[in-house]
Amino acid sequence: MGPVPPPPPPPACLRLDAVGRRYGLRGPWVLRSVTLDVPPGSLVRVEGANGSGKSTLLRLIAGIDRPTAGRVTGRPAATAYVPERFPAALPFPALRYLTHLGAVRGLPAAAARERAGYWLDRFGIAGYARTPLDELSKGTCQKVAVAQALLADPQLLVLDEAWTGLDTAARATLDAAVRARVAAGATVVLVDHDPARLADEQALTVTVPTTAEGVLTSRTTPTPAMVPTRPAPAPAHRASDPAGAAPVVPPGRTVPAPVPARAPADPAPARAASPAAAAAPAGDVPPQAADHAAGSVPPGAAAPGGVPPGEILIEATGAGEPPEAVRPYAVASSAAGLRLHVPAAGSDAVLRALLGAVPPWHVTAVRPRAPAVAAPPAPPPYTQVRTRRRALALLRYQADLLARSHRWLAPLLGYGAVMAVGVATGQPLLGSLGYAAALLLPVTAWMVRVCVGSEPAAARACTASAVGPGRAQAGALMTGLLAAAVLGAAGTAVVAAASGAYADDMSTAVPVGPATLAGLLAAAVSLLLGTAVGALTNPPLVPGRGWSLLVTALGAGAVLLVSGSPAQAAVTGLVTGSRTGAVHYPLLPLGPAALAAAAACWLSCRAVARLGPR
Ligand SMILES: Nc1ncnc2c1ncn2[C@@H]1O[C@H](COP(=O)(O)OP(=O)(O)OP(=O)(O)O)[C@@H](O)[C@H]1O
Repeated sequence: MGPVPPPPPPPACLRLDAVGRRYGLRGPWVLRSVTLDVPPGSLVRVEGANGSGKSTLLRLIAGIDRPTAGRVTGRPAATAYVPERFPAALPFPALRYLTHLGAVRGLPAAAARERAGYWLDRFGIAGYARTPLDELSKGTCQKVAVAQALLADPQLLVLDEAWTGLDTAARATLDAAVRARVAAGATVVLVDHDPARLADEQALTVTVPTTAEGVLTSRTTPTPAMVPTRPAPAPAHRASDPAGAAPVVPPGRTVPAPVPARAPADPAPARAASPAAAAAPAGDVPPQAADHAAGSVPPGAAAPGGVPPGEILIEATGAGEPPEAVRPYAVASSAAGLRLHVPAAGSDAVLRALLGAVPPWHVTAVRPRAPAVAAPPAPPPYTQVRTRRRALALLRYQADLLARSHRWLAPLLGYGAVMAVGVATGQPLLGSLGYAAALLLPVTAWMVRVCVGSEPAAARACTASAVGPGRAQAGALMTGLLAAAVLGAAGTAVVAAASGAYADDMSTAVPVGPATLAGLLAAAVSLLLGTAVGALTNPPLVPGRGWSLLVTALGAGAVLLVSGSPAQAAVTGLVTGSRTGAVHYPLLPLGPAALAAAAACWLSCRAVARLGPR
């Protein structure tokens, strides 16, 4: 027998250590000295007033933004984020977007398509798979946003008001997905303004203070005393046995007769009604109870997904111990009250027991339990692809985004128009190649500018949660470079084909092959420096679209004209060679140009995590 392999290390605890965040270099602190430990498998509910910094905290946890102070450690690699509002401006059909995001998250292509279809189906929008996102309703778009986060079984799922705009069935599907992720040991962090959302799940509730100077507090909810007290619903014989409840009914009190009932419905109206019920005098039955008693909830009504048919949720408050007959149904109890899950057939007996107790219990809510959503069979497991394939998937996504947005058209037309003005058929080859290479520099900066701005901010947040904000930015920069490279190669080929193979004197022969190679090398120098200019003169390093346009134009001009710049050296080499017919390969300028591009891209990628993509 070989040696027993060591057990895998336990998953790390997500830890925020003295984390602070402010926007801009001198902006006010939104969060300060936030310290928080979140063990794996936690459900974390983030609360706080509007503007207190909940979304800011969620973005830090999801790794979309980096803290200004302190650090976040222990974040799992498989992190997913759902923004509050998802942009319809993405130029994809729903299925295509999800397939891209699945691949970016490390799913093999077939699994990405399969899981995209699975989640579209679970959210009831399979019929919209091929509909462009900008033709979808707001709620349907939000379902796509939620689906992208669930594609690859995230170990950390961050939901910023993700339920907003979802219909009842989709809310239940998301509830079920959250429960499933937590049960699987993943951490789910959520902001939701509905206090009843997953209220029966034990959660770490974190309250963000109104001012950054306040102290972030956390507590476990429901309170430990309200943590589930029974693993499964009570046996049916207890529920249907009125004898167990009969002795506690006081003489003279009328108890509603057992009656047939209606199928579980949307819990929301019942929830809305429960405060009124809570205000009813002790011992009174709230409207839902009366409704129930009046026979609107059918016993044995089919409830999908494993919830016992017709299970009823009853909440009550009262002094002293709960009546013996109701205890088997208690899922939570505390000084504040009692929560019971009771099979419909036995709920009237339980109500009798509560109302007949001495002193009587005050029934504050009676409602059908939220219908669990019947999940279709889970898609088959998959094996994560290698990092290199994920990088390629990111590039494919960005390239598709650029292609479908048609924003490449302006740089292409600009390049074509200026080439048409400066390059004519039969002109000396080397001079024309120099002109084409020089023109490529501002065009590359323009293309990079287009690419860093083509993914809407909320969609970028989803991408950044998958690969990190720096890599998401690197993907956009690289796509700009590659798109400009295609333009440059095409432009060089056209110039080589259309120009005359001679020097400026129109008689000294110039070898076409070496001259074209020299033209391609000069174009590469321009390409790299154009990328550097585009990375440095656009958001996040130069915020504001108007300013950045001006700075991009000035930057590109300066890099071309400043003496000693690698671009100038490469172009000058071609132009002076054209006078004598000698071909000079601009190898020397390639090194500094590559260094400048790498440094500028590194700066841009680092800045995007601190300053955001815009
Ligand atoms: N990108 C940004 N640039 C500058 N300031 C920002 C940015 N994002 C958020 N803020 C500021 O940070 C503060 C907290 O905003 P945040 O969105 O985190 O609050 P919130 O608690 O989620 O609010 P709400 O409940 O309304 O969604 C606000 O004052 C907001 O103006």
